[in-house]
Amino acid sequence: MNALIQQFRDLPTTAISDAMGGMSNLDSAIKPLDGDYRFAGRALTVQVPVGDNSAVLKAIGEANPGDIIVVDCKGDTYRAIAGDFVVGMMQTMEIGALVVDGVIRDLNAIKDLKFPVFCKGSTIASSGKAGVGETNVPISCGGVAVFPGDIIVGDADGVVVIPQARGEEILVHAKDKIKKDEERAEKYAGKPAEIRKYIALMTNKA
Ligand SMILES: O=C([O-])CC(=O)C(=O)O
Repeated sequence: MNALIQQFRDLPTTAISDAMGGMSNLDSAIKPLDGDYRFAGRALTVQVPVGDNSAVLKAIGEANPGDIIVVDCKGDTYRAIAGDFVVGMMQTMEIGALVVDGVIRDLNAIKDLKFPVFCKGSTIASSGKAGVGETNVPISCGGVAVFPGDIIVGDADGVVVIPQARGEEILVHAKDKIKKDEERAEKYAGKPAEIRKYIALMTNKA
């Protein structure tokens, strides 16, 4: 993992989001299967037609270790984009995480794999494999544009996308935001009088 990605991995998505004005977060329905999952990596984008996951298999074959497979399945929640077999292959190929604006199946078996999957939930039906769909193209996932190579970070709160050209800049802003939040917490924790002053200030009653 390169140094930039490693540093993003150590930051909460909330701080990264704040650094970007909250404008680059995937739909909040896209959540980790386990709240302890966190990841950062480069996007390997996948675009599939509703109900077909052939291009997801193609992506597994093309991925470099640590890549994040980000799938645009148009928000479909009827057919699974992956089950435990497909997610198991991702794990074996050392992919960093799966992010999808849809659903998976074999929920408990996937949880047992301890592989970070971020999705809208689970379903029963599998996808077809007609061989259509694309990898490494610009996509829309969860309401956000994702380009191949963008930095993707996920944790218990959701998934945020950092355009690759803005990585260094966003990292500086996110770290600055964390420092300010810590200073603020220090200033008010356990101090009712300070809290009253803060509330008055924020509600324009000062
Ligand atoms: O093969 C599929 O597309 C889905 C599935 O059942 C699995 O991954 O186990």
